[in-house]
Amino acid sequence: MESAEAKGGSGGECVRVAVNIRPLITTELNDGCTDCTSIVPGESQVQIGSHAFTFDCVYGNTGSPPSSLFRDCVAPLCDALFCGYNATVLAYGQTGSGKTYTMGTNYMGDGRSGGVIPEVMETIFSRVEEMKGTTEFLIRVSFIEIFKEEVFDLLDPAPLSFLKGEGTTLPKLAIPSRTPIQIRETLNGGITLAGVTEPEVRSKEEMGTYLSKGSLARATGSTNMNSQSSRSHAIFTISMEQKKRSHCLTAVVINDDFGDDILSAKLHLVDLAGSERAKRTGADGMRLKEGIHINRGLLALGNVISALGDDKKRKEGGHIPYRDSKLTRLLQAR
Ligand SMILES: Nc1ncnc2c1ncn2[C@@H]1O[C@H](COP(=O)(O)OP(=O)(O)OP(=O)(O)O)[C@@H](O)[C@H]1O
Repeated sequence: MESAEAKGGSGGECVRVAVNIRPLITTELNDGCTDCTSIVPGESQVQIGSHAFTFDCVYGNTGSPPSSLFRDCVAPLCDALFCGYNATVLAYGQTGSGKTYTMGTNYMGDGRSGGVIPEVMETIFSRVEEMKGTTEFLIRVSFIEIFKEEVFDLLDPAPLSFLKGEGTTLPKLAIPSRTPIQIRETLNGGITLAGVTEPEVRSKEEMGTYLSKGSLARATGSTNMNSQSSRSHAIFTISMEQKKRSHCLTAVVINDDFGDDILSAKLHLVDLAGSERAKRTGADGMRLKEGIHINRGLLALGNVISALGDDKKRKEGGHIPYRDSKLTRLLQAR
């Protein structure tokens, strides 16, 4: 679920994949469901029936404890951010598999919410606190969602409208009543989002306020497989600029890789909408159309990752199909 353009991961890999197996939830236990996965002892391998799948790390269901997921997979990317590397953490999986729970995208700011993003906030601000005597920081956040191939600003102060969902048991669907924002290309080939809200934040509490505000605004709906299914891809981006304080520039700083320049980097934390089969989610009408958009975006992401993972193609400067979806365009070079 984790990728880094950085040398943040152990061993300097560009892409690392971890699986987090959630326990059965009450409704599944009540329906008599049982675990269908097992971990191959001593291996990062998950066995489902006669098939074995190998990952970089496996958490939950007798793999490593889920509490070590952040330390192993995400903390190195926070370190990389301070060294000026961009990184992305993607939560991918079937609908209801626990992406939002794992990422902590349903953050309510009540101190009880766990997950990757709250831990990232904690880690970044404790490091900023340690370094603030020598370094000036400018930290900004943005929170957007891609819903039916349109990009919406979850921090836009405009109110939401709530529509009745078609053919669902819990008829709630929050639709941003705002106009979608446009993806623009900059002169140097970068990608920006025109007019996206990107407030400066000075503390983890302030960042948490934006996370919970955006979480509430996200499009969710009910399906047979998840009563609170996220119907969009959500991208929470932390942008950091660092500059050495002038009184520190005269001192000899070991490992100082940015002198008096500004060092900028971004960490994207992405909670993807779940991959789904219409037959199993019971989706029809509006929900089915959402599912089609979701699966199309995930297919484009899969194609980009496999093109990037193809050494031959990369070396020969082969085509990477970033333009096939908004998700891949946004993650391309932001
Ligand atoms: N590690 C876990 N421990 C306990 N409960 C979990 C865990 N992970 C997920 N759950 C529960 O499982 C249910 C589905 O989780 P969640 O909404 O995070 O799935 P999702 O993959 O984001 O689904 P979707 O793609 O439909 O949005 C929720 O009720 C959540 O509280």
